[in-house]
Amino acid sequence: MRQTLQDFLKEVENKNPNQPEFLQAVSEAAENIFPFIEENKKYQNQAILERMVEAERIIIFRVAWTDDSGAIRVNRGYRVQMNSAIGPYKGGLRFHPTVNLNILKFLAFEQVLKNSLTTLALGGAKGGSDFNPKGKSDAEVMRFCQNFMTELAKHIGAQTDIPAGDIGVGNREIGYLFGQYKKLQNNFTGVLTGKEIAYGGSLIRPEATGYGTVYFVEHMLQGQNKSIKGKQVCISGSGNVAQYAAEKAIEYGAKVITLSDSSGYIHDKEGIDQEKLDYVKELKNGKRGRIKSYVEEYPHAVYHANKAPWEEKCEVALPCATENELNATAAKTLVKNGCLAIGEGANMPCTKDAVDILQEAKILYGIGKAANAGGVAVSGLEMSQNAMGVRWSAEKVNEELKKIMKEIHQACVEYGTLENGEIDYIKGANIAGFKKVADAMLAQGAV
Ligand SMILES: NC(=O)c1ccc[n+]([C@@H]2O[C@H](COP(=O)([O-])OP(=O)(O)OC[C@H]3O[C@@H](n4cnc5c(N)ncnc54)[C@H](OP(=O)(O)O)[C@@H]3O)[C@@H](O)[C@H]2O)c1
Ligand SMILES: N[C@@H](CCC(=O)O)C(=O)O
Repeated sequence: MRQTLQDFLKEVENKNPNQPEFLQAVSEAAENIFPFIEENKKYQNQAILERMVEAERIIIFRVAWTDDSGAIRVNRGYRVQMNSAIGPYKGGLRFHPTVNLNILKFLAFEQVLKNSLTTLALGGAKGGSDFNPKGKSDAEVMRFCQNFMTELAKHIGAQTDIPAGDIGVGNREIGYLFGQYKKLQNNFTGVLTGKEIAYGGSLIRPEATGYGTVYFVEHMLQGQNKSIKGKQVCISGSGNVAQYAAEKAIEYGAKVITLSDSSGYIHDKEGIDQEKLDYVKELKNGKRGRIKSYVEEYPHAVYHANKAPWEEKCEVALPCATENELNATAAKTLVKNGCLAIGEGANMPCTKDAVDILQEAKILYGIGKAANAGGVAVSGLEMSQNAMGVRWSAEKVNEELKKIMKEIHQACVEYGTLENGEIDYIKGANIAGFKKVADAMLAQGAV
């Protein structure tokens, strides 16, 4: 008798105790992939899903560094090299106090399917540390990054594993990490993406995740003869993804009314325009300040401490902060307020209950592994430019990004269209992402 989905998930849980987010990510994908395997003989009896939930390699290491007072601090570093069936390991590094193996395994598992959707040859990985860059001086961040890379450098390479940014890792951190890698290896190579232009970065990489999310949402809306133009949009987060999702939404004629951070959200009922967004960029990227300062600059706006923005009325919601930030209560409010579409700029930002409510209400649901794949896709383009020793124009990279997001949307439609004609984007993304990785794994034998 063949294993049931429930048996499979129980086994994953037993092997990975106390890892709820990892289990959440695996369950969400397996619910679609399991029936697909049942329908397709060639994927049966190959333990493909069983192999995919087991990382190829996990590296855990000590990072000792000295703070500005001379005290020695100790953090834990990780790299989860999840799957290399279709290309070298690829995925970001997260520096945040909540980082642990559970979080990084969920992110690495998602990354495998996401990278497969990009149409590029990218395996999946994720890494990071429980180091908190907030409140640290530049010199402390630099010393941490150097010590982190001293170990990580042994396990990565331009053809092996190419890390990039994620929460808490932006171009400052990538610069320090790159500098240390180059010094250790005596090798100037495209071993990281998200680099600054001056030393091999790609134009449009900072913008790519947020822009890509809006391109994806626009494709979903166009499928219903609608557009984001003129729509009221709520965005959570005010970091890299949120800033550029807001920028593209504004450019497309939407009215963006919220941004947030982990302390609360701002509501600007007049809409955040490009000038106000430039202020936010300087506040967050330059001054490393808090979003509540927005209301000092723009007093007509309102700050809501310790709250998420989903209570504001919107037609499009773009969660761009972190995992499980949008719960069932928020989902019910979005439905009640007439929300038409969700575009997940963040990875797994909706709880399982919230997903069920949003899908039940037939809201267009742009799942993260599809909707936010533009960032890693342009990382792939950065790798290509580094390998060729060329720099493409912003226009060319943006056109490539648009093309990739369109292809990802098409893949979701191909594998996610239901008998009644509706599109289940979760199903489409999971199956399309799985198929390519599974085909490569089958071809490469039991490794
Ligand atoms: N960067 C990329 O290319 C990329 C690509 C695909 C997906 N993603 C995903 O997008 C999300 C945001 O990444 P990012 O690169 O924009 O990171 P970031 O620049 O560090 O910004 C993160 C934002 O999320 C907020 N946030 C973090 N934890 C939170 C929490 N527990 N509750 C509420 N807000 C919280 C942060 O606020 P505080 O400042 O208060 O912490 C900040 O505003 C993550 O899920 C990431 O995995 C990123
Ligand atoms: N951390 C990002 C970007 C990864 C990359 O560019 O390698 C993600 O979740 O997709």
